Amino acid sequence: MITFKDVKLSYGKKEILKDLNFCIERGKITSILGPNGCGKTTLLSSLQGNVDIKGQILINGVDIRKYKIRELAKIIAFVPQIYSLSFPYTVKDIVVGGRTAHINNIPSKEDYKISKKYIELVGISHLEDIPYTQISGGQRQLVFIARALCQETDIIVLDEPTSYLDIKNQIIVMKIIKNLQKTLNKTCIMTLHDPNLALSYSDETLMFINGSVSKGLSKDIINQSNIKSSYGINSRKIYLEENEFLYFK
Ligand SMILES: Nc1ncnc2c1ncn2[C@@H]1O[C@H](COP(=O)(O)OP(=O)(O)OP(=O)(O)O)[C@@H](O)[C@H]1O
Repeated sequence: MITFKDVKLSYGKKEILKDLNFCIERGKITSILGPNGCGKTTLLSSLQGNVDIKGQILINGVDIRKYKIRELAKIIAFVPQIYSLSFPYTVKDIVVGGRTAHINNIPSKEDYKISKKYIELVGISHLEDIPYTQISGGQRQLVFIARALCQETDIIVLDEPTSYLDIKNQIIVMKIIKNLQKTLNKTCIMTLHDPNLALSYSDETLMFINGSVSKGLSKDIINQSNIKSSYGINSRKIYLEENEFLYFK
């Protein structure tokens, strides 16, 4: 469904990633892991066309550069890392903005009904009339997840969806993502900082290791040796109630 063929990504003359060759399959949850500054966000940005691309990124067999923005917005929705807004739009107005690709004019009653459904799904109904400028970083993250869901795309890309969330909301968001895959067959791609979340909730993992990329089943890729090579830290796999976890030393 998403294929990277000999892709090189740069910001102007500054080359960030090269020799990217992999496929992300439909209906799978894929995590992207790697140390700060290795290029995870850059990789996701390439799916928005925000980076200079050499080689080919194919979405459903079509080169990403051939899509019009509106067409792409019906296929891929993005949840950014953090999003500041200076105007005090209410939460429900931000979320309904996810309908933009589907409408020609102002949002209809039906669009607000759809946004309400996703506001409920991520558990922020109590915030819907509150200005976005008056909610916390974690709550903002949930707002942008609801907004992306409102776009009703097959693919959802999330840049560190748990970074501002407390432990309860981290689990809620991971379960929402799992549920989207199970019930709606969505393809989810997310950057994460916690290998244990990737191990527990994603089918596949793409890990940056010394400038190159390894991809495979999460349980195979997230291991002692790759963690050492990628992050330079020691770890051990432990098993609890038939689940695998990493213990960091
Ligand atoms: N707009 C930009 N222009 C030039 N260089 C950039 C730009 N954005 C990021 N970079 C550089 O690209 C490299 C990769 O950054 P990127 O944000 O993709 O890493 P990351 O793995 O997502 O990091 P983190 O885990 O800290 O969020 C870094 O060296 C960064 O300085």
